[in-house]
Amino acid sequence: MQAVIKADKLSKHFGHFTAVNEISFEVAPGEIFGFLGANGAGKTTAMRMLCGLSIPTSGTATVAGFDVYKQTEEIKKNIGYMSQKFSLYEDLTVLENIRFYGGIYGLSDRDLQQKSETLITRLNLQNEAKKLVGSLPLGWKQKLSFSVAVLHEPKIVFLDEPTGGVDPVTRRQFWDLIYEVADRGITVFVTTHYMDEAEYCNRVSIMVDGSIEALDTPPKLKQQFSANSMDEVFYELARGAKRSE
Ligand SMILES: Nc1ncnc2c1ncn2[C@@H]1O[C@H](COP(=O)(O)OP(=O)(O)OP(=O)(O)O)[C@@H](O)[C@H]1O
Repeated sequence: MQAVIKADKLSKHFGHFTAVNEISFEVAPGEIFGFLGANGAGKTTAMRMLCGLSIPTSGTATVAGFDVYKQTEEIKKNIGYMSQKFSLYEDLTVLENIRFYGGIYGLSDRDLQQKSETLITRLNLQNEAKKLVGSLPLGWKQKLSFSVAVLHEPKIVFLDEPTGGVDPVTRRQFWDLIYEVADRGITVFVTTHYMDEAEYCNRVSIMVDGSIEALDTPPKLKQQFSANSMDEVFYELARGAKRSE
């Protein structure tokens, strides 16, 4: 099957500093691809290049078939992106945020009406629909932010540490949403610091100081590193990192 993300020796330099160093990988349609690395490993920088938000220094990459140098507008139309800083408007209500983003994505009024209802029911936000997003707990904001990022049924959704700062139950609920969109054929590219979440991914890559040091399914990685858990695999690789504090 044709890969939806292809990167070949993709690099990003900031002055003399190499934030991302010749990373190469492919992601298949519908795959949940975990992108791991310690703080400062280069995950966000790599993700921003793949989302068409930052031009690479060298190497090649295509996302949904579009070139990350020349076709950034097409890439943006075909992906969803949930950044560490939410893109939701805190001073708009839940419903207003959904309508606002649906409008940006060019959904018809009918489509938007139907999608807003489905989404609010799915997230159990019936009583919060008319409340300001700023008043919601973090876990709900995360789920809403994710749901909004896939409102236009993109080919790929990029999630940058989507579950930071919430409890394990809330994170598990978030992952139920991830599985639902993956079942619809949307490819999920997700960074996380939580190793239980790494176990939920189909494949996982681990970045150390700008380079991808391992990439495989969680069972195969555990086998490769003679480890009992992804925690151990990660520790084995990341303990040598110079950048993480
Ligand atoms: N615009 C920039 N100018 C200079 N250095 C940068 C810039 N953006 C990122 N860096 C550096 O590149 C390295 C990789 O940063 P990046 O944010 O991609 O890491 P990360 O793996 O996403 O980390 P975190 O988990 O903390 O978000 C860091 O050392 C960071 O300081």
